[in-house]
Amino acid sequence: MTDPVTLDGEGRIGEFDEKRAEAAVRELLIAVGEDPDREGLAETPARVARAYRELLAGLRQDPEDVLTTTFDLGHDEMVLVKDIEIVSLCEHHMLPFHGVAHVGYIPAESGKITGLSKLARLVEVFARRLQVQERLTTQIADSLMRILEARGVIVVVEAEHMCMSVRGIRKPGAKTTTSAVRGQLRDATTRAEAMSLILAR
Ligand SMILES: Nc1nc2c(ncn2[C@@H]2O[C@H](COP(=O)(O)OP(=O)(O)OP(=O)(O)O)[C@@H](O)[C@H]2O)c(=O)[nH]1
Ligand SMILES: [Zn+2]
Repeated sequence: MTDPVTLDGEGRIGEFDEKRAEAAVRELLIAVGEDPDREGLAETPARVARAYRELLAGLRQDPEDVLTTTFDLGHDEMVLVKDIEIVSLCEHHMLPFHGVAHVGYIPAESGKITGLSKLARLVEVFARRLQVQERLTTQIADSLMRILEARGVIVVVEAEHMCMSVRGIRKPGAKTTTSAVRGQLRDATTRAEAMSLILAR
């Protein structure tokens, strides 16, 4: 079976069709037994469509465009940004999962360093897509390695999945931790140092 969605190498798709999204939400309201024409729901399809446009904005963003600002600071040791808040949508239920990402990298030999906010922007590019937590974690790590030519990367994501807390197994508070470690950060000592910085409160 062919994939009906055209994905590029970074898992992006084409334009957001707001009218189609609105029509689909209207259908869903009918399907759940609601009256989409009652006063309170009249604007709901348009609101929901806008909400999804925002929540899935990363589908139309390129990580290369985020990591364009680079400086040569001659700093060749780890840079770590902790507690970057994330909200993403799980691709199984289209319900949010939310938590924090910690992103660290060892810059390239050339000293290619990016702005700190750009690490958070990069996280956003991948979080604002339909995701599973493992792929979100991997994509952040792999794009840092590739685009910054980093010598090492560590990404740890801790999140609570609404599909586990408000429905199904209903275990609010259960947290999932995923990590991706690349390059020199795979070395046991460097990795342990990074993990202790990440876990320090
Ligand atoms: N590995 C992984 N699993 C996820 C993620 N988000 C949601 N899931 C899981 O995806 C699975 C989908 O399982 P299914 O059995 O197909 O769906 P379901 O009947 O709704 O499953 P339950 O949630 O157990 O009720 C569930 O176990 C979810 O907890 C994620 O980011 N990573
Ligand atoms: Zn889910």
